[in-house]
Amino acid sequence: MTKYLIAPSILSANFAKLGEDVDAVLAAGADVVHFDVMDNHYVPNLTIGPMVCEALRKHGVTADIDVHLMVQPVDDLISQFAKAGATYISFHPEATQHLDRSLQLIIDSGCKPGLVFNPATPLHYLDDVMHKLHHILLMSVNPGFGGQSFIPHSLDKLKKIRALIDSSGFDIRLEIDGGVKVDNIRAIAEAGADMFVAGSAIFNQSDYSQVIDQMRAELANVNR
Ligand SMILES: O=C(CO)[C@@H](O)[C@H](O)COP(=O)(O)O
Repeated sequence: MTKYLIAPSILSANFAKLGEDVDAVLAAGADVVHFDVMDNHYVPNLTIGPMVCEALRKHGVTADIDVHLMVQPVDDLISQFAKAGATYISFHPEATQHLDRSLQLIIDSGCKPGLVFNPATPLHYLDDVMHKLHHILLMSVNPGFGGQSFIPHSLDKLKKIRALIDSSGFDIRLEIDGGVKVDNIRAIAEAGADMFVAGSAIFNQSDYSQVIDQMRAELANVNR
C-alpha cells in the first residue's frame, strides 16, 4: 500500500517559537517538515532561508526537511540548503535557465530533487527529466501565501501527473500543496497524490494530533 506522507508547512507555524512548534507537529504524527522559501521576486512574499533550516537541525529536528524554493534564480541556494540539512529540495522549472543542471546540483549535493508546477505551468518540463526526480510537487494554489483555497482544476492536473509517473515506471512521489484540508484530502489522494502539504489546516488548530489523525482516517478510506 502507498505510504501517505503528511508534511505540515511551517509557513503557518509560530515563527517566534519555531523549534517548539515543529517539535509539536512532529510529535503529533507529521512525517515531514515542509519548508517554504520565498524571495519577494519569484513570488510576492519573503520568508526564511538556510540559516533557519540549520537552526532547526541544531535544535534537534531529525525528520526529513522538504525545502520548496520559490526563488529565481535557483542554483545558488542549493548547496547552502544542502549544508543546512535539507533532505528534499524542489524548485520551479521556469525559474532556472538550465533545468538539468539545477536537478543535478541537488543530486550532487546529496539531497533528493523535486520539480514544482504552479496551477498553470505546463507539464512538458517533465519530458526529459523524469529519471532524475524524487518527487513532483503540484501547487493547488498560486504560490506565495498560506491560507488560500484549493483550486478545483488541480484534481485533473494531479490525475495527468499520476498517469505520467505510472507510465514512466519511475518511483516518484506526487506531492500536493495549497488548500489541503481534512474535507478534501481523500479526493486529492484518489486523484493520485501521496504526499500532502498542509499549513493553515494544521497550524491554525490548537490540537495538531486531532487534525493529523482526521487526515489519516480520510486517507485510510481512499479508493485508488
Ligand atoms: O507554498 C505554499 C504557498 O506558496 C504552501 O506551502 C502554503 O503554505 C500552504 O498553506 P495552506 O494552503 O495549507 O494554508
